[in-house]
Amino acid sequence: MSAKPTSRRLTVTDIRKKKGQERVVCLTAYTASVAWRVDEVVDLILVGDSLGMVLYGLETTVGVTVEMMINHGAAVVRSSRRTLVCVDLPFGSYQEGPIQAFHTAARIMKETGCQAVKLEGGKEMAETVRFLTERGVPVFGHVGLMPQMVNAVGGFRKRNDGERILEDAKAIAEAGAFAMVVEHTTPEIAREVTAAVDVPTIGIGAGPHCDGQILVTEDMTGLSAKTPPFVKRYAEAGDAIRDAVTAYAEEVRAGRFP
Ligand SMILES: Nc1nc(=O)c2c([nH]1)NC[C@@H]1CN(c3ccc(C(=O)N[C@@H](CCC(=O)O)C(=O)O)cc3)CN21
Ligand SMILES: CC(C)C(=O)C(=O)O
Ligand SMILES: [Mg+2]
Repeated sequence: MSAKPTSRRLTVTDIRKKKGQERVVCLTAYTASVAWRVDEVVDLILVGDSLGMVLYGLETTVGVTVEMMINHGAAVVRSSRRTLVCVDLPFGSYQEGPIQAFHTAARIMKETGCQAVKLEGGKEMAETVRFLTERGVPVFGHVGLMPQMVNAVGGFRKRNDGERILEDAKAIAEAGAFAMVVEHTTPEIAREVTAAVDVPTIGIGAGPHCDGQILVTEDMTGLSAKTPPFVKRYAEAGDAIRDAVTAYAEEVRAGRFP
């Protein structure tokens, strides 16, 4: 007799059901070392394409590849056990249309073991969101500031066009997204979006009215070289590393270590 398999991870249904009940706590992780600590605490881990900027020193997320997302996604899935793991589809891997998006998403799910993918876009991406969700790919949406559009919109500025963001959010919720990121908008826009859709809104730089929040873990722990203006720092891990390596260097140079 074999033991009953127990599902330890949260599912997309668990996340969706938190709307109106409790806030959804999300953070990014790109590596095994960060994932195994974050996994103890949060509901959802995002393997964000921000890894291109945070880990690889790129200026934007446009240069991130599917191979990068698979390598980091697989490490995070291996190093977590209770969290839902979602991997960002990188720029150029889904914008051609539903078929390209399904191909990329299926490859990422097979090669990482992640349970969902995230893609940026509103009305123009609704058909793709529907195509994926109807075929077994849970989709985390992303509206407001969409960093993969940086070259078209000329920067990472806050979005104030509430009518458009509201239409975008409704379109991807209607198309089947299980939740959506709302990035860098006014608190009022985020509140309207949160009231208008029946899936959790996960804010980043979008005020307090969303159903949940997400930040880049390296930003909120003080490890990132550059951070967006809306980040709150909960630790100064970069300073701790600098102090440690300075102490080590002094001891080695003085012959006190080892
Ligand atoms: N480390 C990190 N954290 C993030 O939250 C993050 C990334 N990287 N990379 C992908 C996107 C890009 N994000 C960003 C990046 C910069 C600003 C920022 O500095 N905004 C300024 C204006 C910048 C401009 O005009 O271009 C602002 O005042 O809004 C905002 C969001 C959020 N995401
Ligand atoms: C900041 C979050 C929402 C993201 O998309 C990322 O980390 O790439
Ligand atoms: Mg992203």
